[in-house]
Amino acid sequence: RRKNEPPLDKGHIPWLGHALEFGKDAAKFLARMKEKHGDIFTVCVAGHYVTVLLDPSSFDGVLGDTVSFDFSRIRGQLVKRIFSLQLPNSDPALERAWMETHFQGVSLRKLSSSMSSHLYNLLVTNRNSCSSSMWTEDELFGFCYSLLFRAGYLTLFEKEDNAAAVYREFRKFDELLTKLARSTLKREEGKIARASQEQLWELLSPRCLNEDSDSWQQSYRRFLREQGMDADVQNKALLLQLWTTQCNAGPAAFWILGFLLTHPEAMEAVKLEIRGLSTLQNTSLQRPALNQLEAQHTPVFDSVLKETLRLTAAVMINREVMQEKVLRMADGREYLLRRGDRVCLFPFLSPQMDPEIHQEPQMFKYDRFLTPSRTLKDDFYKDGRRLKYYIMPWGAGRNSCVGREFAAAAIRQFVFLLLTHLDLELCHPDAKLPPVNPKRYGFGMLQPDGDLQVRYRLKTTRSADP
Ligand code: HEM
Ligand SMILES: CCCCC[C@H](O)/C=C/[C@@H]1[C@@H](C/C=C\CCCC(=O)O)[C@@H]2C[C@H]1OO2
Repeated sequence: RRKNEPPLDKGHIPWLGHALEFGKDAAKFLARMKEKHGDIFTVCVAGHYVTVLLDPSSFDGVLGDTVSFDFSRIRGQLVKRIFSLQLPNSDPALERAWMETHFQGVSLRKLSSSMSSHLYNLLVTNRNSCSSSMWTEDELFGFCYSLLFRAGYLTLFEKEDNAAAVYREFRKFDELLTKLARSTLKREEGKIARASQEQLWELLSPRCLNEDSDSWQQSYRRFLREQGMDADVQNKALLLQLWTTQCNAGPAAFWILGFLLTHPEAMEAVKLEIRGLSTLQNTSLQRPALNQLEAQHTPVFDSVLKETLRLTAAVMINREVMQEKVLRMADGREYLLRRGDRVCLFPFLSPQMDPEIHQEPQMFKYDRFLTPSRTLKDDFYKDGRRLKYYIMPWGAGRNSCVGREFAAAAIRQFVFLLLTHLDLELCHPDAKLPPVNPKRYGFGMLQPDGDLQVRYRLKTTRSADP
């Protein structure tokens, strides 16, 4: 080590270093390293030297310096590995700008309104048969993922007749995605992943999608064409965007409902808030007008969403060190980072699960982000410093989630519609939430290992009283 470099932990296996432990359960491994070395250390993982930074007060030293820390090569490698996609001459800034305009302002309002109609149709109208007043048993994760996926797909891709087929294929692909990213697929799994990828390219191709619609998907395809990308690259890029836009909302909806069902006082508080919403009350079993719902303050639900994301959003922010760099920490310590190494922020461990920031961090407390006067609580501290980053479910900096308003609105719409129009309960009143699948740390929203059995039926009364 040179002077002032972070403590180094190479592990015992040459080149691989800690790759196996990291892939098995990154949160457990990094918590062990934090215990041993503190809030900054360097580990060897599959040939890379990765400096892990776990002090949120120091994150801006990395996120704010886009010259010394870059994501494009790491992103490019991952995209190639997972989606077999190489974007020739692509301009990430231009693509980011395109995404931003399509997820804000008028576009955002149109998308959100379309999402709301699709959610209503899938959740309420399509169940409006005689048998729908009977209880249906289901697995909550599958139910939420399928619903949010199909509504999201119909909103962005506007293809009615293959949504269910795309969802089935997507789930197969998503199951194998972490192994694709780490190149650890067994031979049989490799075949399944490639077959499902090809099937999805076909389902998303102009042959199967509506060519003359004015959908988000068509507009994105036009953007790629103008960048000089051929039809094959366009199909592959669409699968990447299908995953990016659909992989998080369903799992997030699952965790919210799972926490509400297993924490009756939280469920009661959300239902009480819904009962107070004039739009939902007045419209009885009609679909509530989205813009009216959007305008309403729902501090309890907002706190429940934040608390859920604190416990289950686990993205990793990886950057390549482009030039030798001295990283200055918030408390004045300085560390030398080598060119070619990587830096990794893992906000799930800190700030999100840091006991100095959030008391009893393993517990779901629905009002953690509420002040006594029911406004958003946003003052959280570590080492006496108020934190800018007290949770980071949407990432941060110039790669952060462009769809966050759309996602939060869709999840709120889904939960409110469901609690207003359906009776939903656990099949086994004492059931616990399943544990998380530890292999998914680093890939956005966590997914459960197992599921939660629930039953639901359409409400029979005329008043949509949750
Ligand atoms: C709970 C739901 C969601 C969560 C927690 C979430 C989180 C994230 C995170 C952490 C990133 C990457 C940040 C980084 O690399 O540093 C991201 C990127 C992105 N998200 Fe989301 N997301 C969600 C839902 C959505 C939805 C519904 C959409 C669109 C329909 C969307 C669109 C995108 C896009 C396009 C990017 C790529 C941005 C870029 O590469 O510059 N997200 N999201
Ligand atoms: C998998 C590479 C494509 C990145 C596309 C986009 O920029 C990010 C989308 C995130 C994605 C985050 C998950 C994995 C990134 C791996 C980071 C690493 O360096 O290991 C997922 C969809 C969006 O939120 O969660």
